[in-house]
Amino acid sequence: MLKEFFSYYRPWMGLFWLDFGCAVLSGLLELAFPLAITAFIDHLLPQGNWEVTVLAAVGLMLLYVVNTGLMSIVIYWGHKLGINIETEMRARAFDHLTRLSWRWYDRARTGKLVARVTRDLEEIGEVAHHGPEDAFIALMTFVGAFILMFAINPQLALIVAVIVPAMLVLVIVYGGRMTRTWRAIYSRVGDFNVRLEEALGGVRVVQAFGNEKHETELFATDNQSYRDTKLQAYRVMAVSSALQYMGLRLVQVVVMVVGASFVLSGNLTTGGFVGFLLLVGVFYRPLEKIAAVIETYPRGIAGFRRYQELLATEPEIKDGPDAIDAPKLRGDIRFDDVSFSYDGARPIIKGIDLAIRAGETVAFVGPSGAGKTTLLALLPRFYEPTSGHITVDGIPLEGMKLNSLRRQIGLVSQDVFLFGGTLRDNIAYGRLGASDGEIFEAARQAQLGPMIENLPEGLDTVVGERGVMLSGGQKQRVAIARAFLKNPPILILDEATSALDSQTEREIQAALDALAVGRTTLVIAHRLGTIRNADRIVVMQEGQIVEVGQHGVLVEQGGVYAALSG
Ligand SMILES: Nc1ncnc2c1ncn2[C@@H]1O[C@H](COP(=O)(O)OP(=O)(O)OP(=O)(O)O)[C@@H](O)[C@H]1O
Repeated sequence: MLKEFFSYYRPWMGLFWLDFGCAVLSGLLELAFPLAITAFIDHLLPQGNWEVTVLAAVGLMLLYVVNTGLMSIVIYWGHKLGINIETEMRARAFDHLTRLSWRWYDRARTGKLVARVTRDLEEIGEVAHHGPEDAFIALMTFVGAFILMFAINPQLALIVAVIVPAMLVLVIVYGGRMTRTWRAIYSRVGDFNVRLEEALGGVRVVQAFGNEKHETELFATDNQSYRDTKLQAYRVMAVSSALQYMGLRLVQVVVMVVGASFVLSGNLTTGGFVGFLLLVGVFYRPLEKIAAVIETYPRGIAGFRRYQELLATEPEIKDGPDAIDAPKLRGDIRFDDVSFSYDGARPIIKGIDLAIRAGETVAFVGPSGAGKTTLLALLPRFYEPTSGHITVDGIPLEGMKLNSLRRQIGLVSQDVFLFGGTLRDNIAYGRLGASDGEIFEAARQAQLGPMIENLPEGLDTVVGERGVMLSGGQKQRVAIARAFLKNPPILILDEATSALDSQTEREIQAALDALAVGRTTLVIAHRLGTIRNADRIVVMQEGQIVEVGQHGVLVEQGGVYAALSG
């Protein structure tokens, strides 16, 4: 896993070494300063030469300036390294998410996904920057400071060394506690996001049912539990900072007392004494860093693991190695003993055999839950049949590249999803890059012309989040306009179940009829009145085809269809 993690550094090795180099230099300078002070007190001060003293002070100041520069570089460029890696990972995660199959999304919770793409990756970014650098620098200053203290006065250094293990244990124990509480906090944030998404996404339903109070209470529970978890983290933080602070002071006081006795007995110079005290600070600082590494590292690693898991989730449906670019399809469709189940247990589609000629309009009817939508979702390969085969123009679906197949299937579904941009953007989604003229023509064919002309901003009208500013009928027509623009040889129409007024319905029907011309059209019909003219009507029941024929013939047969239309 580490190997994979470090592979993300590869494009940024320049930045990495710059950051790392500056951090090492800065660490060395931190070690050098106490020594400089020691030399200053022990050797320069006794000379009584004011000029040399001032020169030394200027030199020291310059070194501080250099160190400030180094630290700034580490802060800016180091974080730049982290954010570069984070951005790359986020791009990959998003790209991957857009390819995952419907079945995966059936089970996913968007709020959690959003949290993953944002928070997990932020954590990884932090570790990417701080991880290697902090761990190394901390170790270097820790060991370096100890060696220097030992060189100044071994007995004093040993006293410090005795107290260190206790401090280390504290740091590790509290670091671990901190990590666990942070993890809990993030999990709470995930719950939070899910709740927010659902409550605000469904705010209209919430209000329609007058359930604001209920939602507020549910939210309050999550909110409270987030607060409690965070409080717990602050408690751990307070105790651990107090212990760390006290630990350092304790060591300093002990060193002061013992050191002073050494100075008085002539075993330690005054400079050495001051330098030693400063080194105690340098020696302790890495402990905080080590604590920080202990705290952020597991979070970053956990985030990276989840990220890897996400990337390792293979899209269930993807291009096979031998898949070809689909040629321009005519639209001869064959279902050959096709069965399907969502959960692998309950069959939804059972052994369907059906041949549809190019250019034919076939309507699918049947009771709710009969499997009409499911059957047609198999054609663009949103789901894969459990058994059996589907071919278009004699080519098995899985023999064609997904994109080249889906490009040739138009889909107008019941609940139209619009993006929060303008009418133009939403229609152009049918074929990105279409010209304004083409977009307007598609809108006109979808019977949107008069409406657009009446809008002060025309195609530039913003449709609101998910198209809330449009009526159901208008949304349907935007979907139809998209299909016109896409101009596919095969069309799947899932008729709107919501009742539209008869004028709108007539307009939409006219638009759909125009759209169907010259294409193989599969219509899922909820209102039987609209499909009288279909070339064939397929009647489904419990995942099977029970009748096929034209309206008149089926009515005459007096079977299921006759009963449905009766
Ligand atoms: N994504 C899904 N995951 C699991 N089960 C599903 C899923 N979608 C549909 N189903 C189930 O599959 C069965 C068939 O549903 P489908 O939507 O295909 O029926 P339909 O004939 O189109 O119904 P309607 O006329 O009401 O739209 C139903 O029992 C439904 O509960």
